[in-house]
Amino acid sequence: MNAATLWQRYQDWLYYHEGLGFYLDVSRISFDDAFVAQLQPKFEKAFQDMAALEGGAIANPDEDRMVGHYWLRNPDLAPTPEIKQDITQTIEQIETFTKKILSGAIHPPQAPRFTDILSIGIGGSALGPQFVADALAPDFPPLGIHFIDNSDPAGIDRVLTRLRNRLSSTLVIVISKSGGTPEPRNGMLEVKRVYAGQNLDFSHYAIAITTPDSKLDQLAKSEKWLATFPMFDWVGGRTSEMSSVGLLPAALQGIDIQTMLAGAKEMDDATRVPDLKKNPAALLALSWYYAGNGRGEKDMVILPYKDSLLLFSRYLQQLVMESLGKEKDLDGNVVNQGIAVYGNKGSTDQHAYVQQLREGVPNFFATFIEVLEDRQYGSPELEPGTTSGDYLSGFLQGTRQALYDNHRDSITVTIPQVNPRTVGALIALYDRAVGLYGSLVNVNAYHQPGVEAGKTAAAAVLDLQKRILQVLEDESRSLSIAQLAEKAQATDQIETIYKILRHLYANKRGVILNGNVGDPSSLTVMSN
Ligand SMILES: O=P(O)(O)OC[C@H]1O[C@H](O)[C@H](O)[C@@H](O)[C@@H]1O
Repeated sequence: MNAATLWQRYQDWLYYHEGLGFYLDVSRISFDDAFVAQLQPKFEKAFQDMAALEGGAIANPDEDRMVGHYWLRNPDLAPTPEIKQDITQTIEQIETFTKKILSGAIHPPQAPRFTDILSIGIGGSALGPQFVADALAPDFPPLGIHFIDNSDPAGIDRVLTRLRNRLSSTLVIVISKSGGTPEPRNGMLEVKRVYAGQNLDFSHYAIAITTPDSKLDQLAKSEKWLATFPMFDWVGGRTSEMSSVGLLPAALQGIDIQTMLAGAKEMDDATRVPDLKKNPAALLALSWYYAGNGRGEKDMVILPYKDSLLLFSRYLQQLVMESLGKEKDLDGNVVNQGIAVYGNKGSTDQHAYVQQLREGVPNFFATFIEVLEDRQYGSPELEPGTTSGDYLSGFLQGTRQALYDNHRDSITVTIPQVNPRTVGALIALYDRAVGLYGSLVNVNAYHQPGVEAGKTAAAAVLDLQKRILQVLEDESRSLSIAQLAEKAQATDQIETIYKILRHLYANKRGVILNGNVGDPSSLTVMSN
């Protein structure tokens, strides 16, 4: 395509939203008009599906749930007055609570104010708050935030050691929609012990965000924690940033949550338009579909040229991959759908993996995220007429061009600034694009049945560990691993047994291994 034709294509497909100052450029995705026309009927259906979902349909049939994250930013859309009230009351509760914490009206027993937040959660109960904190928290927030998002003992130690001297003014927010996920439960129990170790009554520091009446909710109420905030059945974890999950931590860091909600609402309005060319989420879904042949054949590489958006790709990884990565379609056919997502930031990645993007396996399409404003105040010229922001902008354009010249397609999203309005809008944009794409490829984008298999298998490993520890205690003599497996009636689990023993031994957990640890058949084991 020559420069004039390409410039025309750019203008023909450029989407601009005046209120948000938001641009979307899909001109470097190589679809043609025939392809767009061919997808039109699928889009008609996708727009209808989204309208039904927003109207309160059971859009997540397997879990028999409504899908209501759009109502969070426009409670007037909620299908019942009760749901509308739940949303508005929760936001009021968050705002009132935040004011009390920031003013010191609610304060820890031994300090005039809370200084820090320790957020404990995983998946959808961590990724949104982490992304928003990194993107939007002021340089000196009223409360600094820290995260425990894993069951890694060393990771937990690292966070707690850094907070050791401020634990008595640290507010702990335990976030779990289900209230039964093992990782946040473990994190909470460990943190609770450390509070007890410093003679601090955990209940004066702890808050729960969870579904009413979940295990976590019951615990928080029975122990009289400082507060509980509801998470709703009809909000999925990965779309929960605009629920109490994201709003409470954001508000406590001094982030303007009303503006974040307003930005999301504006984008929701724009992405509700049932006209492909006038709907930026539909343009994204179209581009994804074209790039990956409707089967996720190409990975989505997210390249924000702004340090504060670094965690956006990690946030989108869950949103896109947990939503679209499905074995079966809605009719029960095996389709193995999905789109892989990765990325960090530009121009940093230019010096890491962009080499492969330009010249290696052509198995991806890029999404550049451009931020027009370089920094809050003016920039110095590093050489006549050139600032570091000019370099960053040039690197973005240059990489886009270099990829295109080598037949690597890309999308460019442009926002005026990173602020609560644009971050809200970006989250809403991708929420809707994923919903529309899910409909195009006919999958349920709102459940995650594949996650269960790993959880069930992990629970079985922990059960097996208990059994073998019992056998070792009962035997009180050395056994080979094969003998141990036989006695535990788990000969089909011998490899797992070897790995459990190796882990217990490394942590001095009451087993002694003799022999060559690299040669499982030589090993004998006994309890000590
Ligand atoms: O918020 P929770 O109920 O603790 O869930 C946390 C996460 O864990 C699960 O395994 C799901 O796959 C995620 O979608 C969810 O966000």
